[in-house]
Amino acid sequence: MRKIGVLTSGGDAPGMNAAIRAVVRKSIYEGVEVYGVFQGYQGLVTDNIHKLELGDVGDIIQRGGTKLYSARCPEFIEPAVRQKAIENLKAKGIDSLVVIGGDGSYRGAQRLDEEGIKTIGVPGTIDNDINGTDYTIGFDTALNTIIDAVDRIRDTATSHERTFIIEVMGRDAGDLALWAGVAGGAETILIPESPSDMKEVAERIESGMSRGKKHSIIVVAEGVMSASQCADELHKYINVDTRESVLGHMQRGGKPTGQDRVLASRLGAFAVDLLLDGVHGKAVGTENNKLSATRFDKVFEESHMIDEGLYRLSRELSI
Ligand SMILES: Nc1ncnc2c1ncn2[C@@H]1O[C@H](COP(=O)(O)OP(=O)(O)O)[C@@H](O)[C@H]1O
Ligand SMILES: O=P(O)(O)OC[C@H]1O[C@](O)(COP(=O)(O)O)[C@@H](O)[C@@H]1O
Ligand SMILES: [Mg+2]
Repeated sequence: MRKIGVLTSGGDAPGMNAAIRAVVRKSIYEGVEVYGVFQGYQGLVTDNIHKLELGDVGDIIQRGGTKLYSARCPEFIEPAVRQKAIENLKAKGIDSLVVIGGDGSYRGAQRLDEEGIKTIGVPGTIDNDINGTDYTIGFDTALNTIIDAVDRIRDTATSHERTFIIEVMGRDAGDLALWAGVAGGAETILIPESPSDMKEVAERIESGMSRGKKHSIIVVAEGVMSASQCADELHKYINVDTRESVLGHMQRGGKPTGQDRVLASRLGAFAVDLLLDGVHGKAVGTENNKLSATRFDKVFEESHMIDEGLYRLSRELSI
C-alpha cells in the first residue's frame, strides 16, 4: 500500500486547512494511507509525522491557519538536513509528499523530489507570487480582509480630510496591493513591479486637491517601502496631513473565503491524483480556471509578473 505525506510550510494562509482536508480525504478515498507532517520541513527533520484518519480533518475547512502548523526551517537548504528528513519518511514507508506552501517551500520540495521523495507542490500563500497558477490559496481571503480595512480607513480619511498610507503584505510581490487598491478605490497604488516617482504621486494628490478632493488613500506594498518611509518621501514634495496604517498579520488570518476553500479542495485532491498516476516534481494550480501541473523548474524559470493590464486600469481609474 502506498503512503502519502502532507505538510504545510512557510507563512500560513487561509485555505491551507481545506487543502490538508482534501489531501487526506482523497487519499483515504483512493485507499491510500496518509501521514501529516507537523511544523513543515522542521517536522520532517524531527520526525513529527503522524498517520491521519478521516476524522482528523473534520471541522477544519472553515478555519484559517493550518492544523498541521507551519514553520520556516532555514537549515533545510543543507543537503545533510534533507537527508535526515528523507530517512524519516522512508522509515515509515512514505515515498510521496504533498507540500502546501509558497515559493520558498517549493524550492525545498524540488530538492526532495530530486533526492528520491515523489513530491507535488500546492500553492499556499497570501502573496499570490507563484508562477503556474492564476491564484494561490489564501490570496482571495487576504485580499478581502485588506479591502475591509481600506473601507474602514476610508471613513476616517474622508471625515478628517487626511491622506492615509496603508502598508500591505506581499513580500516582493505587488498583487495584494494592486488588487486591494483597485477594489478599495485607492488614489495611489505603489508596487515593486512598477517603480513610482513620489514627486508624481504628490502632484496627483495636489491635482486632486485643486479639484476639491480632500482625502487620499495610498496603498503601498511592503516590497516597495514601509508606510513610514512612504510618508517621509511624500512630505519631501507636499505638505499634507498623513496617517499610516500597517495592516500586518491580521491580513494572514481568518476564515477562508468560498473561493479559497474551493480552490484548496480542488488542488489538494488533484495533487493526490497526480501522485497516484506516477506524476511528481510538479506544482499544481489553475490556469484559466482549469487544473494544471507545472514542473518546479518551469515555475522558477521566470520571476512572478503582475497583471499589467490591471495596473494600467488602476492608474486610469484613479486620476
Ligand atoms: N532553496 C531552498 N532549499 C531548500 N529549502 C528551502 C529553500 N528555500 C526555502 N526553503 C524552505 O522553505 C521554507 C519556507 O520558505 P519561505 O520562503 O519562508 O515561505 P513560502 O514557502 O511561504 O514562500 C523555508 O523556511 C525553508 O525551510
Ligand atoms: O510572518 P513573518 O515570518 O513575519 O513573515 C511575513 C511574510 O510572510 C507573508 O505574510 C507570507 O509570505 P510567505 O507565504 O512567502 O511565507 C509575507 O506577505 C510577509 O512578507
Ligand atoms: Mg513566499
